[in-house]
Amino acid sequence: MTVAKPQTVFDTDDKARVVHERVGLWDLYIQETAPESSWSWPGVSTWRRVQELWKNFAYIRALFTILASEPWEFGVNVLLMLLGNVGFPTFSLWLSTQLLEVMTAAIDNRLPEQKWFIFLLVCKPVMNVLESIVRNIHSYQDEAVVKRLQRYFTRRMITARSRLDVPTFSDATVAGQLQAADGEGSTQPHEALRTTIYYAVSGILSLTGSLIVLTIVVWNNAVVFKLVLAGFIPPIISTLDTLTWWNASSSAIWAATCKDKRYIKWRGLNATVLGEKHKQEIVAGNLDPYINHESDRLVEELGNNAVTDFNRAEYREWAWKRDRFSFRNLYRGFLDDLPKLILAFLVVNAPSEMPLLLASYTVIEQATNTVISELWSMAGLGKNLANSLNDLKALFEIVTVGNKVVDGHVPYPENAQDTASNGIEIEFRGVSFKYPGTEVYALRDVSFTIQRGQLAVIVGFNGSGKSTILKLITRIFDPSEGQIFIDGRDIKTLKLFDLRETIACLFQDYSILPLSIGLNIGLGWPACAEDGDAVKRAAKLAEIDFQERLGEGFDSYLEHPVQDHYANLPEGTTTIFGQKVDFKGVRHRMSASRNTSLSGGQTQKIAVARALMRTTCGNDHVGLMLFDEPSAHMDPVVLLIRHEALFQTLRELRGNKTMIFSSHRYGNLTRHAGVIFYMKDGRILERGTHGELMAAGGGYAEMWKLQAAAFVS
Ligand SMILES: Nc1ncnc2c1ncn2[C@@H]1O[C@H](COP(=O)(O)OP(=O)(O)OP(=O)(O)O)[C@@H](O)[C@H]1O
Repeated sequence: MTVAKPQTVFDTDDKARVVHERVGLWDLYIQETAPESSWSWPGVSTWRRVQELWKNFAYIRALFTILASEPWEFGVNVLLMLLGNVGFPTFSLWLSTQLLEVMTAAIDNRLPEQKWFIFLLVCKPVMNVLESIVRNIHSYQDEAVVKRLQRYFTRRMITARSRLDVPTFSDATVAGQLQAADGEGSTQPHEALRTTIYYAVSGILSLTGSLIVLTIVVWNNAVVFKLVLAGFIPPIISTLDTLTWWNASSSAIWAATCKDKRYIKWRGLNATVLGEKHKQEIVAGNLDPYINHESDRLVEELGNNAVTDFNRAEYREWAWKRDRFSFRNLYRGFLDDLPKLILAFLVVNAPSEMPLLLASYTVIEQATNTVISELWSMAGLGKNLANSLNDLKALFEIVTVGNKVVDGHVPYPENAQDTASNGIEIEFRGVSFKYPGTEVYALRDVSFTIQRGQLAVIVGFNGSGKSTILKLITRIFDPSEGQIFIDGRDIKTLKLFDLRETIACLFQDYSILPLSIGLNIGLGWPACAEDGDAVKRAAKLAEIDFQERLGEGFDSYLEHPVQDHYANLPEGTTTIFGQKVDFKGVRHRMSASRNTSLSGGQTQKIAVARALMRTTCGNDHVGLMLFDEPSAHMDPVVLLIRHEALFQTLRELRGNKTMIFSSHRYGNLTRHAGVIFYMKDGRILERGTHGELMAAGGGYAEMWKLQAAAFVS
């Protein structure tokens, strides 16, 4: 018996449910979540969608609760919108009907009332002017509402992003959800939804208004009635037709992949030249000719496919185009001309009515145009509403996405003072680990115990798994197999925040945050982040001596999150806002870099200072110090000196706390170690003290001798 796959699984190999299409270089897989017949009665699919929207109504309500938290601003906003979009246009249409009546009277040789006629002649243009004034005020006032929403949701996205752990953040599904919550390009989902709802409300009202006005016009005139009907048939047919398929694309699950090596390479070249990040490599490595030559070749080969990144926006565009070119659209052109044909028919059949018919036609055209555009935009709105509501849902739900590293519930430690004074015990029991998305074990069946207060040093080749051990202790990731115990308790049961508060850690792949240098250090212990003296102390311990040379000392930024912009500066300008601008001639919309440059070693000192900040300010909490040797960017001799100095500082600071040092060096550090683990290919091959391992004469002893010999020579 075969077991049916759950509906929630999206399996690109499931040919029964998933359609595969080739779009340029991309493989697109689509699965309709609610498969619909190719044709359904007008409105049926719309009704289904309305039901679905109703289920998600909570998100719309949440959005409007936020809007209504400033009742005055919101009230005025809605009022102006209704006046501009509904009030004035409907009134203007009514004035047109009154003009029509005046004309009908004139045709019948009845004299129109003079004052009324003059009033109509003046009022019509005045209304148009007023309408545009109100619309302008609305667009100005609307900006404040837009910004308020934006403020709220930007803040929410910070929460959403900051709370996600590493494996969850890099998960493709969560990345997609974040992308949806961010919105494509310029329009964020909350804004898209708000405007869609505004359009829908004003659409319904102005449609009702136009219909009422038209009913008044046709009430007493059968010929005009036929004309009105003729004017309405095309938009109604088109709209009903649209309503039968508009939701097809929005209800699909889809995925697109591109395996074309040329395209991937071309995108890689694009990313390489984007921003400053790789500029040094490009310049120093003379990569410019290669990049340009390869780009030319690839663009030539790829043609327009070179610019098709099949993201969510592209998918929407593609789905829209697919629908647009359906055969149903073909007869719409014919429908557009139908009213004129019927007018001709009516005139030929009743020539005496011709003046009235012609006059009515103008008014009816004005009314039907409103109705057509409202119906059309409402048909489209359904689709927009569905799309932006889905995105808004993603935006609201992103803060509830479950992290892959699940929080524990047991407070830790029981006795903070004891932990800070005597350290933490760590035990790995049969731990194996594969990084998400990889099939190779970074750690295999690793077991060890590090006693409280012990200094453990992990040595081994590149890629042997040293850093991975530290990442598992901090629960950046959880083991794929096996268990880790902290002071005898399963690490997964401990509260994550508590656990991490007891650990001072310097990762090898640290990063400098786009914040001031001082804050980068201070955030080692967030409670003291703004404490200038504490920051200076940590900086001094990390031998930072370059702050005076930076423009703004510890307030300088390595990667300034806000760049200055300028345009049309006169030729010869060399600095602006205190920053150098390097250009000749007039440039537009440029950005002056406010970044500060530091050497690799200097940058590392900031990361070291951050870790030391945690050890100094958080001394009463920290029981474990993890140091992943920051070796990159330094020449070996400087590294050795720095390494010894850092080690000395750490030994002084640590007191009796447990310390784990991951290193490539075999020297003073390993000589002092309580236990050394010698690793290769994700396994611990040897363990013991320096004396024991030297006596054993294995891999460790060999490497130690090699390094000693290299250093002496
Ligand atoms: N984020 C990651 N995703 C996938 N694989 C990873 C990731 N980080 C490390 N690896 C792989 O896991 C293995 C162990 O890496 P790890 O960084 O623990 O080694 P290491 O001993 O610290 O190396 P080094 O001495 O170069 O710092 C390596 O094969 C590495 O390629």
